[in-house]
Amino acid sequence: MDHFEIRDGAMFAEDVPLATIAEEVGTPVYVYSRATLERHARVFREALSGLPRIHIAFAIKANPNLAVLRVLAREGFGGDIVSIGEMKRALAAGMKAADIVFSGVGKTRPELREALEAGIGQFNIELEQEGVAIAEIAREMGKTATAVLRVNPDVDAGTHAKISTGMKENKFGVPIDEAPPIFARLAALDGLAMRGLALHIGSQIFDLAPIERAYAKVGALVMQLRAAGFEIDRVDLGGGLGVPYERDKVPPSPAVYGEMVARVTKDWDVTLMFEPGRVIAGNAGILLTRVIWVKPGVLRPYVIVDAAMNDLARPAMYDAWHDFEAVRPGGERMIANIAGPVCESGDTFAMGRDIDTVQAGDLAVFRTAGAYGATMASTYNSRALVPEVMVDGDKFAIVAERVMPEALIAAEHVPDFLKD
Ligand SMILES: Cc1ncc(COP(=O)(O)O)c(C=O)c1O
Ligand SMILES: N[C@@H](CCCC[NH3+])C(=O)O
Repeated sequence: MDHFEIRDGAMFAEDVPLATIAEEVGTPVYVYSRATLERHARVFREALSGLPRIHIAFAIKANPNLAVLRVLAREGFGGDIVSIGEMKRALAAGMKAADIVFSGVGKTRPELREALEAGIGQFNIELEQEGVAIAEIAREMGKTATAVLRVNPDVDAGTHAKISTGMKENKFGVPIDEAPPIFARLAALDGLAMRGLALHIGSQIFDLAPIERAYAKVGALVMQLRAAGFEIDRVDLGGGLGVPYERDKVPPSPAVYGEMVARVTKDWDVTLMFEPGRVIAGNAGILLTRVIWVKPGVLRPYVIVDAAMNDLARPAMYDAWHDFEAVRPGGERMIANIAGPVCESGDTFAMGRDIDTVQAGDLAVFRTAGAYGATMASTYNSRALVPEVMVDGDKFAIVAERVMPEALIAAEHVPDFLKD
């Protein structure tokens, strides 16, 4: 459920008409619902309430907007970061350093140092050399880094190849079979406190069976490491739960996921950590756009909207589906292609889609755009960077400004040797 609904013939975000936002902020613009974010955070936490000890770290890559992170910090969420930029955002939004976990396969030494300086709670080590580097830097700083080893369980998550992360050919984690000796070598290093394991097998997952298989493999490894004398007090189970981009394709609910986790982990006796991204933010946002033209096409018309692949990259990158709906639906339907203004044939949101009939000038939305939307935006074709708005009841605020071409040009320089 979200808070983007038709009332008296036109779509609202909570109690704000989308037409008002379009008028005041312009289009394209992302619109987030605070109430939806809070609801998702609470539903997720509630789904895990049967577990003895948990920590939830929002996957900041899904939506790093400061206002979004602030909402989640107030809900008690920490953050899962993959860069120092994300760490700065998490801290700026009020997340505690101790509640931050640092994932990612290419953390640089300066980044590791900065994260240690900030006192982040946990490093998720993705390869042995990284663990050695963390230990070295921590020793130089007179600190001990708390860490877990990310394992690659070699399980096919059954999702899009580009967002699958837990198969042996993927770049993430150490192969699970090689984990025990690597863990032992890292645990022997001064400066590093090896406390457990982590995994994350992919994103937009609809089938819990592969997740369960992967968790079971990690559970066996927990027991094996304990038997070898290591103290294991936490396992980071990652994120990955899918969201319904298409109304009739419904993923497992957080509650069903929570039941599975409780069943698989009942004997682990650890703090369980979670890194949800999409399931929290996806349906808390829409991309509001205006139809520029309805262009007659050879087979069917092209609805050309003012949002493009640079604003919402998912359809171009993964052939992803985002529902498209008129803000003021008239009841008529049309079959059309939907495309943006960017000069690439790939700047197409949908082909041959059954949609509300729209005309030039009409407002429309792409739904389920709150995760991996604005954060993946670019300024390709020298388009402005798309702005973001958050709605709270009958109020709304611009939470990220539209970055105009003038500002982008001002950040570039023509060197002296070209000035004559
Ligand atoms: C390590 C890690 N944790 C968490 C996530 C969040 O995933 P999702 O948005 O699917 O919940 C990702 C992205 O897939 C990730 O790479
Ligand atoms: N960007 C991807 C998800 C990547 C997940 C990151 N590990 C998407 O939009 O679906």
